[in-house]
Amino acid sequence: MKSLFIAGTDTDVGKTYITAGLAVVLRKMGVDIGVMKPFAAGSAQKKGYKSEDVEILSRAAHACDPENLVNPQFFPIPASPYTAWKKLKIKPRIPIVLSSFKKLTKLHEMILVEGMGGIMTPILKDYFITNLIKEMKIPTVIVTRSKVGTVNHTIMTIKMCEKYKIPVKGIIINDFDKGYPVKDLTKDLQNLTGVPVLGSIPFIKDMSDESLNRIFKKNINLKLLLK
Ligand SMILES: Nc1ncnc2c1ncn2[C@@H]1O[C@H](COP(=O)(O)OP(=O)(O)OP(=O)(O)O)[C@@H](O)[C@H]1O
Ligand SMILES: C[C@H](N)[C@H](N)CCCCCC(=O)O
Ligand SMILES: [Mg+2]
Repeated sequence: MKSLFIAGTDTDVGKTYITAGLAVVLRKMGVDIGVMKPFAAGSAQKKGYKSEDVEILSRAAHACDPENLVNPQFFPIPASPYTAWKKLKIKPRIPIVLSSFKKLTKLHEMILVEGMGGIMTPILKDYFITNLIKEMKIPTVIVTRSKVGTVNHTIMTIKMCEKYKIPVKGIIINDFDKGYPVKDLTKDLQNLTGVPVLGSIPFIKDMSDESLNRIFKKNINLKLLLK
């Protein structure tokens, strides 16, 4: 089964929450799921994985792959890899990220890769999340919020995917902080981008397997996602 890159229109739009939900529902369907967060940043957790995203994703996938494969590089400041590099003199290591991804694809049927920030988050001067997706040769799903302002962000994101010739499977609306009515936003985004909306996810009160499985099974067009 083809791996998927879960990208977003921005940081904090819910890529981790959506990737976790997809990991649970696909695992419950019998897919051997692995997860990856190629680059992570922020304040490191004191116990377990440095990145909280990696902890959430690994728990959702029931995967226990080594941290150096799942998250090859962690920057201890909340910034893009490029900015962290300039500030901390820690150069982003793309070859290791790509080789780690390759190893993970040999360990699992499907890898869900979570991006970092929006798709134009810079890794090196002329290398962005878009370039990473292209080198991984996998399709992407775009997570967007429903808050006013999302139409602009989503169109810009899709247009950049077109410019980089990145296949987009679909858009998932993360309706956790209420904005446009989802029905209207779904119609508008599909008409304006030509990309299918795979569904929308409400505010998730409970991140248990049972809750995520129920919510994602009900709200996401899994057939279209896996087509
Ligand atoms: N569907 C949801 N239900 C409830 N809370 C949510 C939902 N989606 C996102 N959140 C809230 O928004 C915060 C940011 O979401 P998340 O960490 O998934 O964003 P992200 O896009 O992965 O960010 P980053 O770019 O840092 O990886 C979460 O910590 C949570 O508090
Ligand atoms: C620290 C934060 N939560 C993300 N992990 C990193 C977001 C990078 C954003 C780059 C930018 O400013 O666009
Ligand atoms: Mg995240």
